[in-house]
Amino acid sequence: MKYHFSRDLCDSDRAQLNRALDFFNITAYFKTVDGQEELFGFGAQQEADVPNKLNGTMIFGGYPFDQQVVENSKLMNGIWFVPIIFVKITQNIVIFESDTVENFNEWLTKFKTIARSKVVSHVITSELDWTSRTQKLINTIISNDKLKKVVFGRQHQYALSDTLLASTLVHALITQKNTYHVILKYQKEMFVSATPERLVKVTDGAVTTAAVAGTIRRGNTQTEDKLLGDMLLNSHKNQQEHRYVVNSIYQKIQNMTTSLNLPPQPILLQNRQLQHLYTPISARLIKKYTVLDIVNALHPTPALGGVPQKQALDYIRAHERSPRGLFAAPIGYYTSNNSGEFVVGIRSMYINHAAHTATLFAGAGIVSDSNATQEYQETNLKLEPMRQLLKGDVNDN
Ligand SMILES: C=C(O[C@H]1C=CC=C(C(=O)O)[C@@H]1O)C(=O)O
Repeated sequence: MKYHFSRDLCDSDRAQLNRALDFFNITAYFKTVDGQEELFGFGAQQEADVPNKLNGTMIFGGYPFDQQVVENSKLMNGIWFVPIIFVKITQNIVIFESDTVENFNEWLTKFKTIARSKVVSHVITSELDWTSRTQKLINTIISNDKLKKVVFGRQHQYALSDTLLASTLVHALITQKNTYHVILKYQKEMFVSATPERLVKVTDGAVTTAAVAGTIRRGNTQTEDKLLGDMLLNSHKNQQEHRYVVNSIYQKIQNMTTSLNLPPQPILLQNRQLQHLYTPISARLIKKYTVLDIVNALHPTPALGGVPQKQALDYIRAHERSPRGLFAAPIGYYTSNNSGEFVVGIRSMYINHAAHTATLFAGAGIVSDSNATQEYQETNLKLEPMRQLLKGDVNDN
């Protein structure tokens, strides 16, 4: 971009940058799981429904989960844009780039006021029959010798009393530790995620991805937490669910990479409500491939779709109540020098301010020895991060 500027981060910068997210029609916010990088995209100098129509040094966006169309939505069917202003915070430095805005400090002063939206919500639809439909799925997997795993999703919709500001949500996301914080906003639509799951990161040819699948709740005490973690590590059902993901990632990227490194056993990945089985995977990208080639090859992993992929996706399309849109889909950014990072949009919600609704999403990996009631409870916990955001729960614990 034409104008570059960087300086030490000031105390007020974050609040002002968050507030600037409210003022543009198209924005993106992406905070890495370790909190080391925060990226902001403000306004679109180019936008498209697919990334290959765009040309820019920095591109934000998301693909939809599959070809199913979400009615009355632009955002949920995939949106990509080259920002007018790109800002990155890393190691207490703020970096600014733009083709049209010359003076960062002057620009930032426009976003002085702190506004907090307090929005009241109540449930309008929830899938009360999800457990019985999941039992049917378990029976199908048992009796079908092809279908092994399906990640079965549910949607839970709230009516909103008012507009939820992106700045309020970014602030509230602070409570969701050890997760990425992602917001994509398009006009009156917003997609928000506190996902623990990176799909892929590429920097200087180094590829890092991970299998995240197999879940148990956090304990109320340290002892209980450790006990639950050990139960998860020793659970045959969860190990099986996890192994499908590891094997699939391996198969999907082995021809696009070299030096593929895959630990033999998963470890635990813990966030506020849940612990998961987690296998970090690294490799070197073969030069002719791009970040998006890897994204397209990996998506959907069996942590979001299932095994075998085609049969699982057919099942999801036929039996989930509504199309997923950006739920469980790749969202992130990439640059013209073939770096980038994509996460999967889980622990997420879709806000439609034209309809005054927020739709929360959760899914669970169903295999032959799943228990439908336990999976329902697991999805309740997976809805919890976004429920807390809706409640305006910003207590740091
Ligand atoms: C589909 C979701 O989680 C996936 C990612 C991690 C663990 C999962 C599981 O244990 O079922 C799911 O595969 C969700 O959170 O909505």
